[in-house]
Amino acid sequence: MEVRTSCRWVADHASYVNIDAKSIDKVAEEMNGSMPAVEWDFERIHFCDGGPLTAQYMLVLDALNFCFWPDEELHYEHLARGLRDALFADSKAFDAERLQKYTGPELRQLLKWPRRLPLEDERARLLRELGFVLAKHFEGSAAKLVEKANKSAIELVELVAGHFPGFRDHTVYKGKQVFIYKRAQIFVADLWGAFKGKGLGEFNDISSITMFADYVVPAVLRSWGILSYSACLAEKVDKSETIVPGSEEEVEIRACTITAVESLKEKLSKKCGQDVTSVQVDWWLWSSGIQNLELATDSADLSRFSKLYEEWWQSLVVNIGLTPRRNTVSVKAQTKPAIFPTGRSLMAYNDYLVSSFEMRRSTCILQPKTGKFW
Ligand SMILES: Nc1nc2c(c(CN[C@H]3C=C[C@H](O)[C@@H]3O)cn2[C@@H]2O[C@H](COP(=O)(O)O)[C@@H](O)[C@H]2O)c(=O)[nH]1
Repeated sequence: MEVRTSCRWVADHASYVNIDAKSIDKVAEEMNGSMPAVEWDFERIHFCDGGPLTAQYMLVLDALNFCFWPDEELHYEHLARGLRDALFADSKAFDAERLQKYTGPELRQLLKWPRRLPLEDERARLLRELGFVLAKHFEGSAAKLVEKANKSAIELVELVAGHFPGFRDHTVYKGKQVFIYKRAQIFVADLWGAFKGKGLGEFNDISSITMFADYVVPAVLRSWGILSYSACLAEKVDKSETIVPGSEEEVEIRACTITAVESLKEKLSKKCGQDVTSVQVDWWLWSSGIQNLELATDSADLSRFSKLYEEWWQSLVVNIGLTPRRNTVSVKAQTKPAIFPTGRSLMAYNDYLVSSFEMRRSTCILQPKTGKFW
């Protein structure tokens, strides 16, 4: 696909970002032939009724799935949950006619966010565009759009990028067109996850899409030594300075992340003895990133890492009243977490392996070791 090849080209010509093949080998080696299979919606925050409204929700969600900063309290989960609750309250909230009318303040109100959203007016504009195009070409229905792709992930990415300018995530780098398509691809993966690969989520070529070039996964890869930045770029990132959209630095970070995940996926497939998809690797990296970013970015400082980890672990143990969810069990006894030098962590609890945890809320999700891991 064009995303994979054009990003490879950027990685080969990059000036600010480097991919370290040895670190990729090391991470694949440490996974020891198994890798946590992160479940879609592991946080239980999405709307999912198994029907066309879920496709409508996903398209709205992914139209807005970007830039949750500089508001330090706003995260992806607020968007996913806010839109879900809005649908619970009014199942017609995402009808194409309604989408065409949203203003920034109305979107904020819909999400029950107490202050202005980042890029609020642009977000509302994207919603209106979504409603207009859906009404004009797809009888107002995201499900109809999905059906037009004939169970092809690539076809759906192309349909989405072709019809909705707001999803057209491509740019020009050193005179060459580069395709990233983060949100168009995430939409496909979300459908695949929500419908468990069936019905509106059935795609015969799901392995064709790449990871979704956001700002969480590169931070994880950098903390593991897979990505490294030139001194000037490293300084900007470390000082949280804005990297200009479309700049060589930004394109290199995104394209090198995609290319590095492709290499990691290939290594993991060999080690695991079966095909690993970029979506699986993405969900694994992204979930470790959002749950562990503070640790991950500081993983060079192992002692600080261990201390933070220990504090988190203690708070988890103290906080035994975990909300019971599917695949979630209370922690009654503890097993010390294994800390890998790369900053990743896996913990075992009897026959369960902690596949994901949420530092902010001191909760964790435990999945049976058998069947869910490979
Ligand atoms: N690579 C990648 N990036 C992803 C997601 C998702 C959510 N996907 C859902 C689907 C399956 C899972 O169960 C997830 O719940 C969001 N993002 C990006 O992260 C950033 C948000 O960060 P913070 O500001 O800390 O909330 C922002 O750029 C957002 O666009 C993903 O899956 N992969």
